[in-house]
Amino acid sequence: AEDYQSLLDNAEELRSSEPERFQSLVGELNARVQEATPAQRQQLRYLKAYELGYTGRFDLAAEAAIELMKEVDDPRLRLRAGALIVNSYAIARNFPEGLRYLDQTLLLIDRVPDTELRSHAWFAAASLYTQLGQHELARHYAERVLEASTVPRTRCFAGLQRLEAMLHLGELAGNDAETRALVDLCDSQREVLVANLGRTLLARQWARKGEHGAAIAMLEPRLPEIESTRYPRLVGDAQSVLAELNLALGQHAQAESYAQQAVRQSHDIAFSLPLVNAHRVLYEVALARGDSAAALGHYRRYAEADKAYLDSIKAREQAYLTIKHETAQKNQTIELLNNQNRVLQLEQQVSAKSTQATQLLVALLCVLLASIAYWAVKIKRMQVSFRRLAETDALTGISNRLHFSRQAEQALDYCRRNREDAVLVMFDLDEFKAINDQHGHAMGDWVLQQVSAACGRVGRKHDLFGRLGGEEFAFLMVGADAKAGTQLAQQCRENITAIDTANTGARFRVTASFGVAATSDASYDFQALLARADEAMYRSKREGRDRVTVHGAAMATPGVLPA
Ligand SMILES: Nc1nc2c(ncn2[C@@H]2O[C@H](COP(=O)(O)OP(=O)(O)OP(=O)(O)O)[C@@H](O)[C@H]2O)c(=O)[nH]1
Repeated sequence: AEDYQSLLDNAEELRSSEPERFQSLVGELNARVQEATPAQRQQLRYLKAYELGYTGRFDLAAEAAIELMKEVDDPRLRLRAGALIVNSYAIARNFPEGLRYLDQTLLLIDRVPDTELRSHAWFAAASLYTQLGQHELARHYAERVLEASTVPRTRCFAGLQRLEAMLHLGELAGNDAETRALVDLCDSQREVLVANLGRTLLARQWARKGEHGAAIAMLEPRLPEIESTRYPRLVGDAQSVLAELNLALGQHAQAESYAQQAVRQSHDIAFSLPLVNAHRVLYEVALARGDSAAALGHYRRYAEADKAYLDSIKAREQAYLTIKHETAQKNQTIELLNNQNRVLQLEQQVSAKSTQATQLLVALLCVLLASIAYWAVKIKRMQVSFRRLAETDALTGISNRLHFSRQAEQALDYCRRNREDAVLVMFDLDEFKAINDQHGHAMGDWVLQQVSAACGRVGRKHDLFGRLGGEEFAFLMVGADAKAGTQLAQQCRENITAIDTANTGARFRVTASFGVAATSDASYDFQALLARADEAMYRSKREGRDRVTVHGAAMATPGVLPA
């Protein structure tokens, strides 16, 4: 048994040149379908659809090819199916569907690199446009096939399409070289139908040149072959051309006979050009015979056929324009919808972007505010710590001279305005130089810290306490008189003498001499108050140290409060 694929190839090869052999091959392939691979089954389906078309069942052929096109992925087989659909609809004159599938089929061309397969689609386009009377387009696609295809059979079909399109466009001139070449080519391919359609074209060209006899001699012997094709268009065309040729030669009987055969042949087709020509020949013959009644009858039928033919051309033109218009409208609607979609998408993008931008702005502002707040706090803290640094004595941590003086001046100002008493207590450590000298400067520093801690505990909450410099300290008490100042001085003095130096490894006594000056005794001027306290303090020194002396009245008398 022959290999399944070679059977398929064989069927492909013979599908139009040997229809009967082709049909029997398809039957055999069908019977052995279990042997087929899925791809081979699809190819068989294509051939079966093709066979339906070949046997005149174009609607069934189109249906089968549409099913195949839906189910198949391979673009090459889809293209062949598409071309078959278009061809079938072209012949069945279902132009809207034909154009619809033509669009789909031409779209596949880019995915099919094989130029022969592409030619299938272009060929189908040329066929459809021929049927639609769009001869410019038909010629265009036929020429694309001729540029692309090297297959003789394909070139035979496309060559006929091109020449027929040119005939309709009035461009088929007297030069018959191309037509003759076409007839030879189609003969060599045993394409009887196309070769003879080419011969009727050739006969027309020769008639135009006045070579009527030669045209008859060329075409007449082919008639049995032509009639054996049973293809009405070819048979009617050949008979009507022979009728016209005989009429031109004055052979009326022959002309009439061919014309009558052509009319019978074209009976089913109300609007064909051969029918129009045949009626015209019958009319001319009757006229020449002087049979005016018959002539009138033939003329009426000629006029009707001619009108029907022209109407059919107009109707085709109208149908084509309507379909094109509808397609354009559909495309416009689709385009409009696409544009609306695009606008909507852009709007969404824009609003998303602006939301993003707003969020970004808010985020930026937050960061900005946060950093401003951070720096404000930091700067404030730095200011505070700088001020504290500027105001405090580094060794003891209490107010330094400058800060103490400023605060004391403000406090005294307040007291002056409110007629309140204030008292300044000043003290200086005794023999401090000796402590430094005997125990070292570090021990001196330790003593200063101990003294400041011992006296810091003494004052009231609002009393000012500061280190004036060296081993000299001072208090300012607001709302207090000399007596309160003296009590504070005594308390401070006792705390100093209580400082225990045993832990330092050295044993020595720390004492201080105090001077007290009250505003009741002097003015509210800080410097003056300071000078008087200083004076009293030196008196404490002179009188033996480690004691408190009040300036003023007490100083005139023995104003010394002994320790
Ligand atoms: N360790 C230490 N010594 C200081 C500091 N400031 C001043 N002194 C010392 O304190 C000493 C003060 O000595 P003097 O002014 O002679 O007075 P004094 O020895 O206390 O004698 P009298 O005041 O008369 O009892 C000096 O030797 C200064 O160097 C300080 O911050 N640390």
